[in-house]
Amino acid sequence: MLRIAVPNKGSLSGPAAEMLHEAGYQQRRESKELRIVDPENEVEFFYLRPRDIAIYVSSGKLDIGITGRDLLIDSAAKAEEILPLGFARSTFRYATKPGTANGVKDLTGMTVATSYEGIVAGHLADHGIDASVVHLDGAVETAIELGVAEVIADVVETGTSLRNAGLEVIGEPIMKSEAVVIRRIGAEADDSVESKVQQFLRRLQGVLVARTYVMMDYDCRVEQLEKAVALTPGLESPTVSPLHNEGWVAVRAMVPAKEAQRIMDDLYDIGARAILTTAIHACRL
Ligand SMILES: Nc1ncnc2c1ncn2[C@@H]1O[C@H](COP(=O)(O)OP(=O)(O)OP(=O)(O)O)[C@@H](O)[C@H]1O
Ligand SMILES: O=P(O)(O)OC[C@H]1O[C@H](OP(=O)(O)OP(=O)(O)O)[C@H](O)[C@@H]1O
Ligand SMILES: [Mg+2]
Repeated sequence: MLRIAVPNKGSLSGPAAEMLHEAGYQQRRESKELRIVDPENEVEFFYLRPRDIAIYVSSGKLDIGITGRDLLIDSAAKAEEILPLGFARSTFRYATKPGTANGVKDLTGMTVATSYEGIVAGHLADHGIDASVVHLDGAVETAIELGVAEVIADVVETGTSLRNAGLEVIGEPIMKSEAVVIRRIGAEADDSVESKVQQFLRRLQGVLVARTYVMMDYDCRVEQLEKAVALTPGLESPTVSPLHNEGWVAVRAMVPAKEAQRIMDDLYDIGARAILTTAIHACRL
């Protein structure tokens, strides 16, 4: 039975459960359930605080987990990222009232409020800056107004929270984060666990591909085939089938969903017709 840590609350928990569901795993029915067994897939899910997940995984009690890259780094736990998941994307940044500082070099002697002390202390040390760090559990944007700190370091997605507090980002982002699958560093390769981990990763990769690609079908004249295939090279190579009408072929290839409309226009311009896209629901590459 593969033992997997899943976020129980916060920004990571909904999208993580949705992705696991799309990958064919049973998920809990109500938010108070602490663990569930999915016997068909031989997996047990433990619903834990996102911040604690790297600690459980690094201890070896759980095989893998889903958490944020920022939380993994902040924890300094002996666990490593093995698959980025593309949701809960954010940057981690310093912010101040306008006119306080322009970058990390100006922070000497100041107090920085954050929920991510590990990341901030490491970043200040890397830049040789002697500043104090005060830990707050959340809503750190208010710390400056209330005089607890001159600077904050926090997760920024849209920037709305900063704007609402009258703050602006300073300097370069400290890091970029997103949800990731993590595993203990140096986990010894027990064959049965290893093959289950690989199967789990293939399933999630299948969801990522199904979310980012669409299947495109079209007909084109044989003379235009090379140009058309250059527009839709597919992942391996497109499928080309003869049509009953001589001189025409049908082409099928996966294309990035974001580029689908532009590719359809370009195909139309070189004479392709009956151009269709269909959603991919599941996939193994
Ligand atoms: N607004 C956001 N957009 C994207 N990711 C976010 C956002 N806020 C937090 N995260 C990510 O969520 C993870 C933190 O999860 P955690 O549950 O501790 O905080 P939270 O999502 O802010 O929830 P809570 O409501 O408990 O504060 C981190 O990986 C962080 O980067
Ligand atoms: O740039 P934005 O789109 O505004 O998102 C960033 C905000 O979202 C999170 O806060 P959350 O609402 O989870 O509250 P918290 O500070 O108590 O964690 C994070 O800590 C920032 O405050
Ligand atoms: Mg939060």
